[in-house]
Amino acid sequence: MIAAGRRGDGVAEASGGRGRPARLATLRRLLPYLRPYRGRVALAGLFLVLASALVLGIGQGVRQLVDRGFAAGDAAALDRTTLLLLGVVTGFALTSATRYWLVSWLGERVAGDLRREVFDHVLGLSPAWFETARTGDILSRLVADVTLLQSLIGSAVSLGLRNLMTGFGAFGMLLVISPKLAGVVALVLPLVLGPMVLFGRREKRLSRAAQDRIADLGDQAEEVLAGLRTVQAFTFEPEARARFAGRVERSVAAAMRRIGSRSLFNLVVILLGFGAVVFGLWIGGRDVIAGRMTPGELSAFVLYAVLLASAGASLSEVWGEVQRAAGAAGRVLDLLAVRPTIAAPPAPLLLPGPPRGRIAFEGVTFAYPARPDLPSLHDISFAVAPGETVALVGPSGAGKTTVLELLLRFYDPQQGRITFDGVDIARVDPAALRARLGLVPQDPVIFSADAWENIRIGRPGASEAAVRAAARAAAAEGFLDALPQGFASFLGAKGVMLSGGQRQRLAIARAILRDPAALLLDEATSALDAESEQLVQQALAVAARGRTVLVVAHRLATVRRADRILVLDRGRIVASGTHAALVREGGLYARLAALQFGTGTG
Ligand SMILES: Nc1ncnc2c1ncn2[C@@H]1O[C@H](COP(=O)(O)OP(=O)(O)OP(=O)(O)O)[C@@H](O)[C@H]1O
Repeated sequence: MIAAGRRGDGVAEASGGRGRPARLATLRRLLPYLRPYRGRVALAGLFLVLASALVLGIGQGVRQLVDRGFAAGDAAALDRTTLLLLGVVTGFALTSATRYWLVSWLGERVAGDLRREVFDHVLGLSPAWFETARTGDILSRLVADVTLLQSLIGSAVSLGLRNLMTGFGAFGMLLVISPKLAGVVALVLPLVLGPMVLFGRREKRLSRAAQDRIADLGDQAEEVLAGLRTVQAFTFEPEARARFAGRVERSVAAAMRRIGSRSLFNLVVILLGFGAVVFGLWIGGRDVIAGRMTPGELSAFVLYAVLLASAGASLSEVWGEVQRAAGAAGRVLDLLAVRPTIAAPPAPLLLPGPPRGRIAFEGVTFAYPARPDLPSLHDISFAVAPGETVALVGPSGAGKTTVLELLLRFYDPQQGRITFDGVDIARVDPAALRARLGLVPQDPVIFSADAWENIRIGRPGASEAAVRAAARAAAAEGFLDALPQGFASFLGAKGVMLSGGQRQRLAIARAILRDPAALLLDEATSALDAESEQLVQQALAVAARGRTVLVVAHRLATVRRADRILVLDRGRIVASGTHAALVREGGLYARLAALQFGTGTG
């Protein structure tokens, strides 16, 4: 368990290292994701080569067109070479478009596969891991990092390869046309590209800073909007506005820095880029005048030089993208490498059938991974017979919820063992164990779906009649039917449309639909009005029929109905018995009962 926490930490650390230069070798770990699409990868490679060859062919076409057509004044030759050039251009367009389609397809496909795999994987990780992992971090890996990988596979790699090919090809062509001019280009090119690359990096850094500021803005706004009622209730608006305004100014300032740099970048690019072309034309023009070169060769030359320069520029850009993608790949793959600590053993035992709902804790000691030196449960032992209702009672923080969490096997105890229907739960598949348990949590989660779907979480695929019967048993049918579209009403994000008591009854309906051998109830601490309270109690009484119930009790009605009460204090069982007996005994329970239930007499 504790190791699980550390493992989680390791991943969180890895995500903290965003600025660290990523190891490119990480990208190799992505290859398995391309393997299923080998055929398309090969096809994309083929079209990549074809497109590069054809773009180089355009230069040759231009050369023919100028020399045979224009310069020679031969109209027929002009027609012919124009047609030829058109053919080459069409071929280039077709192959480029096909290549684009193929690689983008690969990018999307692989990104989709990765997203699904990451999500599937994360759902299987144990709660201990989530204690140290931040949800925002997981989401950013799922969305932002995978998007980087998508653009790597879907564009950067092919852009890089294409530019490498056209770059080398163009330089080869330059050498063929005029070794002297090619030499000049080789000298001038770094002078042009160097400053462009430097500026580009600076620009990227500034633009990332500006985006971070915008993200800050979003975070700030989201927090304030989510807590709008609190903000308004405390008339905190002026303060919230001022804080937001401060962030806005910072984001504008960051954007201004980027704009300044971008303007300078444009100046440099245009000046150096076009300047170099003019320079090349001037030198080449002198060669043409001196008869050392044909006008067509000069045209082709300029075209190849521009191709070479743009290949160089985009290679530097692609390089940055590849590095960022390597970082993203590391973060995504690290997440996939986290092994769930709560998993089915290699040879899981089967729970005996039919389900009985017998529960036993045997000498269980447990500390949460976040606080390994402070056990929440000390040497707890108790047994619950099939059909029995046992209430857990104790002061806040006594460890009542923890008992339920261990039984659900969200965590494994450090000492002792827990059995269900006589089998150690650490030796069965957690899914098989949980299939026999129905949980009604303290603060039930309502998903943004309609009532049908929300209750069917208890048993996916259950018929409408079964859902309705469960709702009826949980005293939820009435209020659900009274909603505008009845059971088909959308319950709103997190169930904001329902009252606390209604949410609980819906959660009870879910548990009833599941028809588990044992029901685990974590009673809400918040007070319900008398009518809700009575309806919830009635629903619980129905739900408890014929099953084992382990209930964290906060209400008098619940403890009275329980066959037995276990009194927990600071992680230990300090007393057990019926409500009447425990009250008679005096001690912690009598005090608690007096305080909590407003009764000291039973
Ligand atoms: N995830 C966690 N990490 C570390 N400590 C935890 C965690 N969850 C609970 N604890 C601690 O374990 C102890 C028992 O908590 P538990 O939630 O079981 O108490 P409880 O009896 O259910 O309390 P309440 O009635 O207030 O819900 C408390 O001291 C609590 O602070």
